[in-house]
Amino acid sequence: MATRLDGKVVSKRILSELQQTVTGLAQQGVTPTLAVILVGSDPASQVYVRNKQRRAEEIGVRSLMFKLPEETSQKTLLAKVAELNQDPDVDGILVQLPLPKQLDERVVINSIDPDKDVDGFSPVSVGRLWTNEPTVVASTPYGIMALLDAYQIDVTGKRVVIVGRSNIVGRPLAGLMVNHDATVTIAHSKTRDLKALTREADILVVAIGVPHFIGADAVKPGATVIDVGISRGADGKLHGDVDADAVEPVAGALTPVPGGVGPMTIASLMAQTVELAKRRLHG
Ligand SMILES: Nc1nc(=O)c2c([nH]1)NC[C@@H]1CN(c3ccc(C(=O)N[C@@H](CCC(=O)O)C(=O)O)cc3)C=[N+]21
Repeated sequence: MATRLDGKVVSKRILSELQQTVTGLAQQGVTPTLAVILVGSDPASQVYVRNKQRRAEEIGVRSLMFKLPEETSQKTLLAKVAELNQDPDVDGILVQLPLPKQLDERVVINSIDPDKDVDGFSPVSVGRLWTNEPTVVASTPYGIMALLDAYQIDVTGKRVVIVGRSNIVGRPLAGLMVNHDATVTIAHSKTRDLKALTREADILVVAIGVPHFIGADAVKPGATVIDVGISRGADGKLHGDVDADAVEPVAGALTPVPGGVGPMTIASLMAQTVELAKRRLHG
């Protein structure tokens, strides 16, 4: 049976360490501050935003929430970002994705000051990631690396297959994995003979948003399987991209959904908000 990679437990540990750091910062007059802009009402985003505010409050990070209506114009959104860019009390800015279709995601992300880009989505941050310079990285990939680290799963020299090439998970995770000396393949909807490929993975990461896409026959015995998917089924329950019941007897380790990558994402966002806040003291 696969070891359960418990993101809930590990994220709690990380958050309580962060709480200490935040207390220290507060004594020096700095309250780490995260500004979140949520446009419209994407259901996944709402779960995320709710959990994020709860965690921020627990550890003493100030979270400013800006809910804008579905029909918000590009101009209004850019003005909001510009205002937060200028605000010296704001350390990190996060624009919740996806955005409604009248808004150009690329233009909006590019308008965030790269020094406040807590998601690591700006071209500057992405460039730094791929040249292996210190930078903020997208919180889901960062959280995945932290979870593997907590279970002492070393990626050095391992074959890592990432299914999904999104800007928020697949691509940045590939960069991080390469920086940690893994051998990485990114697979996607056009990949031929996907199953043969995923069966070669020592570490298989699935981030496509298709419930139960990965079955036991797509997994090498003993492999570590990271399930980034999170879809709400007709039954109201959350489902991952991995058929956990089928894969559990085959895999060496597996992240549950919920309670795996999700909580790690939030802890990582907090960690990076705190890192950005530290710059106020140390430049
Ligand atoms: N700019 C931006 N950055 C993101 O990182 C980002 C985003 N936009 N848009 C939406 C997706 C989705 N996402 C989640 C993170 C954590 C949970 C989470 O906390 N999940 C928990 C709880 C789920 C529950 O109980 O409902 C779990 O998996 O255990 C969910 C979803 C981040 N995203």
